[in-house]
Amino acid sequence: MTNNWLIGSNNRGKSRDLALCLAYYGLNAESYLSDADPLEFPTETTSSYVANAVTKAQFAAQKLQRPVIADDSGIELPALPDKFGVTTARDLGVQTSGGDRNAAIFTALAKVPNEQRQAVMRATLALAWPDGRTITAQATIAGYIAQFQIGHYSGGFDRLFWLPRYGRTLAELPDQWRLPLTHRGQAACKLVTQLRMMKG
Ligand SMILES: O=c1[nH]c(=O)c2ncn([C@@H]3O[C@H](COP(=O)(O)OP(=O)(O)OP(=O)(O)O)[C@@H](O)[C@H]3O)c2[nH]1
Repeated sequence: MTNNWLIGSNNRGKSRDLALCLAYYGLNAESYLSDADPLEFPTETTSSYVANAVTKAQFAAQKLQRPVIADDSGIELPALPDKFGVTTARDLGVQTSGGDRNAAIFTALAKVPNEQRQAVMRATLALAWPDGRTITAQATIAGYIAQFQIGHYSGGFDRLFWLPRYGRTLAELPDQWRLPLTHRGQAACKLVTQLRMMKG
């Protein structure tokens, strides 16, 4: 496939992870920041991952005049239905760094019984072309919030996101296991499949 896909995100950790996920399915993409000044993306909605991802992708595709893939993602905790989800970044504080974001999740769950520590991570990807055409893909991964952070293969929420089937956190799984399992990896698979179907 062509090499001209750009990732439209100001979050470097997310951009790295998304590039790995897309590469796993054969699509080479790089952060738009490797060749452009940071963009100020439009303010996100509080209700729709799809609308947020589409807005970011279309905005960047227009500005950069290149096809752009954007991601809106979040963590959903059924025990705390009014927190996180589509407003994860804002609930955690955009300026909060990775380790502190994870600490904030532990704090939020401090009074929740162990058997209610279920969690879902959701990723929505949008690929927009400069002429306005756009496709989207969404996927989730279900697991539990661990009692402590562990694992070094990846960072962020992966270090606290525990998968009962594997008895490990996502960050304890090497990329060849982790990428096809994660919300972002599965969404990347769906997006690349759609793209291949469009190209015949
Ligand atoms: O370690 C993580 N693994 C994940 O899978 C994940 N999904 C969501 N998050 C958190 O939620 C915000 C998303 O917000 P978000 O999608 O609006 O992106 P963002 O604002 O960071 O960057 P941009 O892409 O909009 O420029 C991020 O900042 C993170 O704090 C994640 N953290």
